[in-house]
Amino acid sequence: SACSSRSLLSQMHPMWQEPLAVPGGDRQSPIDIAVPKSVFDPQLKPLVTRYDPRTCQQIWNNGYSFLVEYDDTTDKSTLYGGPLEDQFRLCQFHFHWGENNGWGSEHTVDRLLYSAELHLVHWNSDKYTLFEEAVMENNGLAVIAVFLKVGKRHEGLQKLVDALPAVRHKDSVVEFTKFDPACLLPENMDDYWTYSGSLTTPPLTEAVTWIIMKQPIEVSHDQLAVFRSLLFTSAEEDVQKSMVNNFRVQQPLRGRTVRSSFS
Ligand SMILES: NS(=O)(=O)c1ccc(NC(=O)CN2C(=O)C=CC2=O)cc1
Ligand SMILES: [Zn+2]
Repeated sequence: SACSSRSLLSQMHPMWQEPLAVPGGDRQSPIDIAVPKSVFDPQLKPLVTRYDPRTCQQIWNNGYSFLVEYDDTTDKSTLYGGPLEDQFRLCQFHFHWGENNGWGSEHTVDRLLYSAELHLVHWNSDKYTLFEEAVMENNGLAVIAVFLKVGKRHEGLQKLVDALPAVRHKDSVVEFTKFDPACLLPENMDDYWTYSGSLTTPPLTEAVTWIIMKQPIEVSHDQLAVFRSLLFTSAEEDVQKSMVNNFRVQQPLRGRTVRSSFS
């Protein structure tokens, strides 16, 4: 099954040494979304995203992924509604992908692996003043996850793809402006799953309300191939390692319920 290939993979490409124990450790991410076990919640509200492309600032290769970073010093790019009680500010988005189109997503749907997964990272600006504060708090963060499947070329993504060669190495940064992340959202914004989880890279804090969109977006094979041309390693290192398989192994559900906004 895909699960076994993933565990095989993690032996082949340990993304990073997984810490043995994580604080609490009973709400870790990512997970498989077992659709038959998810619970329809009619009280879940529509998601409201208001993103201002003028808050887009730069792309940064942080050695795990590439982050498109937004100015989060004001409430110009926000998310509220859905399972959320407060308003959240967009601070960055990034992706996780595989070495081929057969796998790459962090979450799976009834064990189905997607080729990549987009994460739009927001923090609770009603309760906290900085991301660094919210990242340590229960439900301080909200991450929208969108699955990527290989198909037709994504016109909106191309501007980002064209900028990636400028951040090939770890720690490189390039100015990147006027990008509207709404172009990466699926048409159907009504159907999503939601559960309480964690960051999937260090510090792995259990601060995240996950909102996983049911409808994937399509990107072309060639666009994903450019993601794989990035490097985990900095320009100084003599062994260059291509940035692929930057997803975390799946974590136990520990009795959590995944709710759906649709029946
Ligand atoms: N993959 S995920 O769960 O969406 C995930 C999302 C976010 C982070 N970490 C950060 O954002 C780290 N970070 C800070 O603490 C301040 C700026 C910054 O980038 C890690 C993982
Ligand atoms: Zn992520």
